[in-house]
Amino acid sequence: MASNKLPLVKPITFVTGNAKKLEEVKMILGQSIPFQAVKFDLPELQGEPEEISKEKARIAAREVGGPVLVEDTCLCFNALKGLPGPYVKWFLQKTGPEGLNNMLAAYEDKTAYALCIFSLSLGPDHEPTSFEGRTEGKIVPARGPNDFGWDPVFQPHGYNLTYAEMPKEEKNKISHRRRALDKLREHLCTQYSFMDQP
Ligand SMILES: O=c1[nH]c(=O)c2ncn([C@@H]3O[C@H](COP(=O)(O)OP(=O)(O)OP(=O)(O)O)[C@@H](O)[C@H]3O)c2[nH]1
Ligand SMILES: [Mg+2]
Repeated sequence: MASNKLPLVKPITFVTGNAKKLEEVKMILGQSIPFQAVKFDLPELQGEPEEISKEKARIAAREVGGPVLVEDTCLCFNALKGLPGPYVKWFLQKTGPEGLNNMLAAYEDKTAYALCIFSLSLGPDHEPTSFEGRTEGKIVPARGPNDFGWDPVFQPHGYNLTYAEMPKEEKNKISHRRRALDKLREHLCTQYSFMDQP
């Protein structure tokens, strides 16, 4: 019986400048989706998270000239109406994780959510599609190894451990990134068939 799935002839290129993201994406996707990675720090718009992610995908598709996947991650504090959100990278670089925790000192509400938006573009002439994953939690004084971003100050709801204290496999079961990638995988597997790729 003929399949209604669209053939994906070229491999998907995941474009990121962040080695830690790539490590998690590889662990979560395993062999389920064939992709290759390119290290490139894409320029980022200011604005709403989905638009930032989509614009990264448009730029990446023009650079690569084929199917691309990008991701933008936000850490959103409810007391600050969603800030620092997509700008967390710059806050983190200047203040470190402890500075993020201190930002909430004046507020009783320490709740926050981690948000990940992947955007897939099939090429320079295609509009990107986005897949969002969100994990609720709270901001706490830093605990655990300091090897990935704000992991030491984010404690997901229902856990006594920060992301940084959790074994990687545990984080990857409940993370914002995992939730977004589950939606992406479902989309790709129902819509496309992967042709033999080099
Ligand atoms: O503790 C963390 N746990 C995570 O799961 C996580 N995912 C991303 N980040 C950090 O949050 C900022 C997002 O900015 P961001 O999405 O623009 O990433 P980036 O610029 O590093 O890479 P990319 O844009 O080239 O893909 C950057 O500082 C990332 O290091 C995380 N920190
Ligand atoms: Mg970035």
